[in-house]
Amino acid sequence: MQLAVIGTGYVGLVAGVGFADIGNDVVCVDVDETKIARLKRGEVPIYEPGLDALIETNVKAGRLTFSTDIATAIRAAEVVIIAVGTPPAADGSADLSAVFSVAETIGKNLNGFKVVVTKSTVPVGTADRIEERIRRHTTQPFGVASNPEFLKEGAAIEDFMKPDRVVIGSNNARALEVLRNLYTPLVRKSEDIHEMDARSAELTKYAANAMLATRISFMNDLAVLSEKLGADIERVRKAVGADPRIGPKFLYPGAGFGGSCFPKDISALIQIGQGVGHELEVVRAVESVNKRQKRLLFEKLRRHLDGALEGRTVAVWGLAFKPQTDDIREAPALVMIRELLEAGAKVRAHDPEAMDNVRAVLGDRITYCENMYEALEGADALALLTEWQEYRQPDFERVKRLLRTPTLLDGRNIWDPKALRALGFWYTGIGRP
Ligand SMILES: NC(=O)c1ccc[n+]([C@@H]2O[C@H](COP(=O)([O-])OP(=O)(O)OC[C@H]3O[C@@H](n4cnc5c(N)ncnc54)[C@H](O)[C@@H]3O)[C@@H](O)[C@H]2O)c1
Ligand SMILES: O=c1ccn([C@@H]2O[C@H](COP(=O)(O)OP(=O)(O)O[C@H]3O[C@H](CO)[C@@H](O)[C@H](O)[C@H]3O)[C@@H](O)[C@H]2O)c(=O)[nH]1
Repeated sequence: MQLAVIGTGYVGLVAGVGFADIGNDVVCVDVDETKIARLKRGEVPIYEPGLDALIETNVKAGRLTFSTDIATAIRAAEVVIIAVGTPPAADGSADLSAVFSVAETIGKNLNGFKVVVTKSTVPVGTADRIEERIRRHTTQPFGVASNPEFLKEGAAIEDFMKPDRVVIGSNNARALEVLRNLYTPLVRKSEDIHEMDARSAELTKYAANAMLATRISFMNDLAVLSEKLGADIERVRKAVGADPRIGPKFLYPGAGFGGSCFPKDISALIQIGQGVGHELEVVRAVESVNKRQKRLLFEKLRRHLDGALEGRTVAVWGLAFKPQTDDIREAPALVMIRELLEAGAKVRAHDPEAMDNVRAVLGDRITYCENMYEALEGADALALLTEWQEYRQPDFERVKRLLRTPTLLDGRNIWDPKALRALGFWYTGIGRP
């Protein structure tokens, strides 16, 4: 099939190369000329494991190209996939200006039946509004569909190429058929493709993210309780997750959830509810617990130092919102670092992939260390915010020698409290005695 993917970010690039890899002809389009120029030179603008090799293979095979010419890409395509950003507006709702601008361009360039698919995360009812925008400019036939994306950053290719389920929502039978054909090579069985109306598909995306975020905030709330009661949340987590009705995934307490999706989609869902006069009370609590959780490590450190943070130095390991990505959107580390700077502390930071992105936001307000141990030199404490593999088993004797005071804040519960205390560290994690 001939596809145009509009928006070449985390989702558009992964979807574009994924569809190319199963034999489609794909043009990935973006308004960002620098990004497209880099992709044309063979550079990959984001860090996502396996993405560069897959792009190279498909470009070489002639199935994947990059362009800034949206109109030409639309005219050549049978299926146009909208994968532009839908960032939060000031009131927390999703900003749909990029989606609608693409819809208008599609309307102006329709030259025969096409399926217009929204992969971006958009509020319920957006498919109807896209249809209306396209119709303003054309009498040509087209079908609009919602096809939310469920990939996780860091595992994006695996998630896209082997999805647990695919959701396609449309009121147009021809559009549903085209999308069923497009996705059939990627699913194990036909029931993995869930066909529905567009509104249900749009809501499914928010429901899935809100459910996952609810599990995390619930566990983070219980972690605070656990610590006050002298219980160990890690034991509770494992035992609770052993119930097959609950399952073990997304129960890990930590320094709060970040990323470009959960925080933004939760506030958008609250707005969607309010728009129709329904207060989503559970989702509100998920959001407020997460805001509190992102400040938890900072508060613990402040208490430990009796409020004396001025002039102290804190080492931070992990800046990305999760391992295996360079994405720092809504990262808990940024919340902690900003609190530390405001309190007059200095920060020495390390991350295997995300330091350039942090430098673009914080400039020289913190010290960036190419080596994880270098970050510890002369620091009063080490805070771990992202559980990159290389932080799991550091040389703690060396850590102790380098730190001015042996203080550890484990924001992902990856270290052994008993062993570290035996080594002479002051250790605190999330919800552990
Ligand atoms: N990142 C994820 O893990 C993920 C997963 C599932 C769904 N989503 C959703 O997918 C959408 C895209 O997310 P992302 O993380 O890929 O965003 P991103 O910011 O990485 O990429 C969006 C791209 O769209 C481009 N763009 C903006 N306006 C455009 C226009 N008018 N025409 C062409 N290109 C334009 C931008 O230049 C950018 O390259 C969002 O709605 C997001 O909520 C993201
Ligand atoms: O048990 C857990 C699991 C995750 N997290 C945190 O939650 C955030 C999000 O993690 P994850 O879901 O793995 O990454 P994303 O790439 O943001 O993926 C989510 O958001 C995407 C965009 O909507 C969806 O497509 C995915 O299905 C959904 O998992 C990160 O800060 C994690 O550290 C926890 O604190 N505890």
